Amino acid sequence: MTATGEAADAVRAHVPALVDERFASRLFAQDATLWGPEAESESAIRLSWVGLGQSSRPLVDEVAAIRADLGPDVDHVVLAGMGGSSLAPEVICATAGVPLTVLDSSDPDYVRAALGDRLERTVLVASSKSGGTVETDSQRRAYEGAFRDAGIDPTERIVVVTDPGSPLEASARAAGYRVVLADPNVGGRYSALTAFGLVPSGLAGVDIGALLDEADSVAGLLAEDAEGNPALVLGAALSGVDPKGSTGRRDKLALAADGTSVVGFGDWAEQLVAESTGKQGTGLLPVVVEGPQAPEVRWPASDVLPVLLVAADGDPASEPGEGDGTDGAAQNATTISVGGSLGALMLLWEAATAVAGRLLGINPFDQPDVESAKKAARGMLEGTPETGEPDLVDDGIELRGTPGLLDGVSDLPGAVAALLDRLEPGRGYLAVMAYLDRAEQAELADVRAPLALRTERPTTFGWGPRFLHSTGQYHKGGPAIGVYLQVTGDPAEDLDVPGQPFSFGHLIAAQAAGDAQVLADHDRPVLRVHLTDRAAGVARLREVLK
Ligand SMILES: O=P(O)(O)OC[C@H]1O[C@](O)(CO)[C@@H](O)[C@@H]1O
Repeated sequence: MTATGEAADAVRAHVPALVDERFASRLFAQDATLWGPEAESESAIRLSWVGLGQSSRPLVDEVAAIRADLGPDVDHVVLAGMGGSSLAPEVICATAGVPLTVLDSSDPDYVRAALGDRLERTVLVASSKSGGTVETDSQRRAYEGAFRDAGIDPTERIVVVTDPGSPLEASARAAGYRVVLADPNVGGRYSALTAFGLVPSGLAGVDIGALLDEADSVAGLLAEDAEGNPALVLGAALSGVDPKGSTGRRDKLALAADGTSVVGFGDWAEQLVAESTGKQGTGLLPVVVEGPQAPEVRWPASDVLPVLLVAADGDPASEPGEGDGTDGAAQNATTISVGGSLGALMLLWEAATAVAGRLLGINPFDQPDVESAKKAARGMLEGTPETGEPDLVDDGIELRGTPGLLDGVSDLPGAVAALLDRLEPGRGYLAVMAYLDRAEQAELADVRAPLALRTERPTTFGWGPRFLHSTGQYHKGGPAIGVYLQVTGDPAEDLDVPGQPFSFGHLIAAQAAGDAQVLADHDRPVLRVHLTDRAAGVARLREVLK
């Protein structure tokens, strides 16, 4: 990997001390004291990921046996899981070119579409480390009902992945489902090479043994107390860049695929980095962008660090970006380029994130602020309070803002302008959070780059509630510099959650309202845009957000 400019300065500033304190060898020896006494109890049960290249080997045969047992006619793998329970299989399968339906949404239209897709050929993998994630539980319930309605024995078609002793292990065994237990000493966002990453991927057809080999091929290198250790270099480059004379560190990472054969790596690294570091008012915000031409890469602001994901078989020239001197990369000359096989990259970034936690002075293994949004959502579910009247309605689009945001505003463009005006120059970021059907309304994601250009600020786009398990922790526990555009919409048709007093429509609305409330409680500006007609609303929103 290559670090240039201020990222190279950060490497020179921090790596020697990490070598002196033997951080790498102690990390791979699972030394729980590396992040201080307050983090020790959590770290002590969150470090097994360093050895998964070896310890996960039995899963290769275990998954092959399940695959054989399912038979060749069951060739549609659906994965119900959130955050660390689905993001890795999504990247693993996309990179291997094998199909996997990732069901990490509570949107009724999205769930209904999955249920209606090849059910007779479907195996559902229901993955949840805690067993208590409401989205995953609801998705599993929906599949149980659909299998039964189709005369299919759910015990033949549901595989549960969970931690030993979780409530889900007990209920799944009682229901007669296949259960694969995961290593409990690995946190969700570090669990790519545990059963959470390997069971759905292996069932979908990925050579998971080869993936473990890729991780194994670098484990020794990453454990070395040496200045060339890529984990020390990447960790220091990511978290150690305090730009000279600026208002703060380069704490937004513009993740851009620039030649890598890995598909969607940024979506996985986003949770790993944001949920590990975004706490105690600090942290690093991954901004997953379209590629090296994205605004955050071409004209990086002083608080943005371009991270180029390059081809595995070679680094780009170590010189700053090409160009005639007019594009930002050349002028800025602070970039990171990193390449490798997927298995190697996953272990590298996990180790680098552990290094970043050390340099940022935080515990990279807990997620203290996630619970607040889950609790708010539960309260909204139990109470099912109708969201108050909109502040204003513009052509079927309901607008609601945090106190004062929409004073004097009379339409959607005005509301958007009012929100963007709250962005702190040189520091702020904009988060677009779309609680919609990411297949049917996929085109809404196109607003990300135009908004970054318009605001000249890092702009993230996430599908709700999926992002709640990725950048959600950072939004609440990280620096208070975000402004939030939340988009919700009436579904084409609601969908009951079997055995629950709420529907998927209620659930996703409660999750959106709960998250907006928690952000407002953190005094963050939030604009809630509700589309009573999704298609027309998305079209209008795209126009306005350009
Ligand atoms: O695997 P579980 O327990 O369902 O949790 C899913 C995700 O939710 C979180 O606990 C909170 O976002 C993540 O850390 C985790 O990956």
